[in-house]
Parts: sequence; structure tokens; C-alpha cells
Amino acid sequence: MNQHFIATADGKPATAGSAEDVVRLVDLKRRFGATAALDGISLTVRKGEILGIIGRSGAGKSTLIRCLNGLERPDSGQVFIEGREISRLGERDLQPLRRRIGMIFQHFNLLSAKTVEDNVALPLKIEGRPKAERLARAAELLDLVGLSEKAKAYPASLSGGQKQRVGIARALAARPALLLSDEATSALDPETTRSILALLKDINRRLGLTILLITHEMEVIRSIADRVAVIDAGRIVEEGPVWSVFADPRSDITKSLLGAIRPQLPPELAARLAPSAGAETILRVDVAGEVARGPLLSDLAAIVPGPFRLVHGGIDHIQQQPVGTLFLSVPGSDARHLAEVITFLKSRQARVEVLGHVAGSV
Ligand SMILES: Nc1ncnc2c1ncn2[C@@H]1O[C@H](COP(=O)(O)OP(=O)(O)OP(=O)(O)O)[C@@H](O)[C@H]1O
Repeated sequence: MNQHFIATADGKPATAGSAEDVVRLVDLKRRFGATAALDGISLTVRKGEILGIIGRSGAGKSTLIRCLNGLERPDSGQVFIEGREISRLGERDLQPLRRRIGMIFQHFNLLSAKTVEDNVALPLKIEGRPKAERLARAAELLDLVGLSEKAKAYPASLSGGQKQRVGIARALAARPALLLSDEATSALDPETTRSILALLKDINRRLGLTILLITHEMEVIRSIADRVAVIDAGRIVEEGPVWSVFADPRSDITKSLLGAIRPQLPPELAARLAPSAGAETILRVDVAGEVARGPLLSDLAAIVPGPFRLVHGGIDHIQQQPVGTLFLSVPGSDARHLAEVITFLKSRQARVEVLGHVAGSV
């Protein structure tokens, strides 16, 4: 497993148990016949953080969720929810612990015959709370998700985004320790997805709510997660702060999941790249953190004599950290100049890749 860096305040490894861990999975394994759906997953979700788990179809995400809420028993390993081991508990002992996890789903799972406020209050009804308390809590939550005026409406009259807001309100009704989001924006259009993600981030900040996001979309991770774990064939293949994983993806799976949202050369320029030496060499230069804040290109110009040009790219921000990709063209056939440019950039902690060469001018 590639660990980017572990951002615990106390310097403990991420898998060490602590009172701040809402969820802790230890070497979780689950097989179905010849398939290892979970093949030794160890992971923590710390109080107040948003952890994203991303993987392709079949990676093991659903099995992981089922182990978390006690619907599936792992073959081996342990699942701790707020410090309590749940993987061997019976159904009766599981019930109260399950209520510590609020869930939102891709298809919302609202009850169509019940009003919005009754849907939101349902977890409290199951807990046997008095009606006045249920309605007061539903009103409070509908206000939180911006849907107070829809309290008496039925789900069929709501848009997808509104239905998911109701789903979020319902998930929070019993004041869970963890909100588990299972592909909650996968059925929504991009604009509605953004508004739901903004709502989740807002709730995370305002209430300190811990969120575990399961998704196959990197854009979701990028928008709101603090940390990401990439899962493939039942294993965590990469884990770290989101900006760090985006800036420096190590595994092929991560690179492929990042795919379209990683900056690329414009297609017309990419089509002209050839592997053998041409008039210009095109470099991909990935930078993050301090180096992306600094005067990298003006220092390059000042310290390494000879031409270069910025042909594409820029600096973005993920979790307030600058993360960027610059595509540079180094003209001429002077191999020594090219080597000096690359050596300088690497000396500044940039990652440099020779993409190819272009005949004529870019
Ligand atoms: N009940 C089951 N019986 C047999 N095989 C199963 C069962 N549940 C899961 N699997 C297999 O385990 C692997 C992981 O499946 P899982 O559903 O956890 O993946 P996933 O990441 O949730 O996929 P998706 O995104 O498509 O839902 C897959 O190869 C799947 O076929």
C-alpha cells in the first residue's frame, strides 16, 4: 500500500486505534467462493473527517458497507464502531449500533406513501420517540437542508436533489455518529450533485459530522473529502490526504480513476507527439504544495540558461493546497539543456515526465 503521508495530529499511524476513530476496520477479509471481495482492509474514519472510499465496480465497496452496518459478517478481521467491535454481535445487539450510522443512497429509498416530514422522522418513530419530539426534530432538519416548505409534500412531487436532501435529513434524525453515503450523488445531474456535496460539506463543518463517502467518481472525492482510500480487488491500493493523492497518484488504478479530471495536453497537441526526438520536447510537470506556491518558472528562467515555453496548464486548489500541472515545451536539439531543465525542476520537488517530441513549432 502506498501511504502518501499520514496527517494525524499526534503522529500516530492511521490504523492505530484512538478515541477519535468513529470507524476502525482491522484486516477485514470476506470471500465469496474464489473471489476475495475484501482482502485485508484496514482503515479508520476519524471523528469529524470526510473519508472517501473510491473504487471501480466490483472493487468491494458494497461488501465493505455491509460489513460496516452488520449486514455481512467478515470471514476474519474486526469492525469497530465508536470503539465497539461489531462483527461478532447478534442481531439484537447490532440494532442500537446500526442506529449510530445514518445512510444515504443513490436512489434515496424514501417511502412514497409518507410525507417528507414523516420520512425524516421515521428513524425516531422506530426508536419509539414521542410524536411532538419527532416533528420538532424533522422541522429542525428540514430547515437544515433547506426544505422546510416541503414538510407536507410527498416524495413523488420532489426533484432528485430535493429527495436526496430529505434522505440526508432522515439519515441525521437519530443523531448518528457517522453518515455513510453510498453513491448518493450518482443518480444526480452535475449541478444538483454540486449542491448536495456543498450541503454535506456544510453539515460536516457546522455539526462536525463524520462522513464516509463511497463513490466511483473522483470528482466527488475532490469536492469534499479530506482523505481518500482507493480500493481495488478488495485491497486498499492507495491512501492519503486528497490533495496529496491527486497531486501524486501512485497506483495505476488511481491514475485511471483520476483519468479525465487530471489535466491533459490539448488533444490537437497530444496527437502530434512522437516518441523520437523532434524540434521541441514536451514535458509534463506536476507540482503541489510549497513548490506550486513558489516562483518555479521564473527561477527556471533565471537559473537555467536557454529557452522553454509554457504551452498549457495551470494551478488549481484542492483542500486549500495548490496542485497543478504545467506542460512545458523545450525547443531545440540540445540534449544537455533539456537535461538541465529536468534536473532543475526535479530539484524543486516537481515531478517531470517527458511526454514526447513535436516536429516544427508547437
Ligand atoms: N453475495 C455474493 N456472492 C458472490 N459474489 C459476491 C457477492 N457479493 C459480492 N460478490 C463479489 O465480490 C466482489 C466485490 O463486490 P462488491 O459488490 O462489494 O463490489 P462494489 O465495489 O460494490 O461494486 P459496484 O460498484 O459494482 O457495486 C465482486 O467480484 C462481486 O462479484
